Amino acid sequence: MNNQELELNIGWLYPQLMSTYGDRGNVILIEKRSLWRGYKVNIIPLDQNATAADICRADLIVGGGAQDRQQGIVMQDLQGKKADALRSKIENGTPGIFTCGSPQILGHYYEPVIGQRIQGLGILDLVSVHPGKNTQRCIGNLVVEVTATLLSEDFKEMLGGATPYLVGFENHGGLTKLGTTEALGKVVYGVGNNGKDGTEGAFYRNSIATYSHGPLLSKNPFVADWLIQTALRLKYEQPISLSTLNDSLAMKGRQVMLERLGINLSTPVVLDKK
Ligand SMILES: NC(=O)CC[C@H](N)C(=O)O
Repeated sequence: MNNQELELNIGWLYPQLMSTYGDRGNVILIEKRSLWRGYKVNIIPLDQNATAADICRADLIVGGGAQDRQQGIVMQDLQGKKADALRSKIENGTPGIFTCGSPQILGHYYEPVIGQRIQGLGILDLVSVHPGKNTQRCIGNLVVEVTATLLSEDFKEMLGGATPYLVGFENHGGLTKLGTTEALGKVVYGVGNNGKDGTEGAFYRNSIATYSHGPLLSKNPFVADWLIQTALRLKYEQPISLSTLNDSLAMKGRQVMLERLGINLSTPVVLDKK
């Protein structure tokens, strides 16, 4: 198949309600990197007007950060057939990138700073709790070494054998505790899931969950390519490989951030979250 025949449907969870932290950039990154290679791209808003059938059409799912109140509104809508459709997509390996508020709603529950516990979808075995209004939000740069088995192998290969670090920016009040779901990685700089156990994010089937905004994919374009490639391989059942793009600017951006943070990558700096 030539590239012009390939089509990628990006399902974007609640673009209006879950775009507080600039994660729409992840959608733009995936769209552009696909278009530059000649693929056709459709962006499907998976909002309150969407049906379960719309969710089923998605080859790749993006979910951004949100505020507590919006997460409650989303969860009122994401019920029944829509919840089932999203669950089966994720379980069947549709790749996804879910940031901050999105993983909180994919877990068992999120306890916001004010108001009642928001019941999640329970797809990821994790719980998130806001420790109260007198606690400091976790805001700052976040550097993570990817340790999730399959991902770290794939990323290493994409990075020519280098250790796979993700460079991003966190901004959350809630803290997350993982159950059986594998962590995305270990914190090299920042708070991550909870500032205690050194874990950050989660990886389940082909879904990446993270506290990292940025948007994440701008400083880590290989993650965007992994998502696109995984989506196309699954859809077309062919060993599709993506052509290389010039990412020198993004890679320079990563380097600048690491230097600015004075990160010696052999010494993790987990910021303790009390
Ligand atoms: N950045 C976010 O998505 C924030 C999520 C959540 N409302 C929290 O503060 O923990």
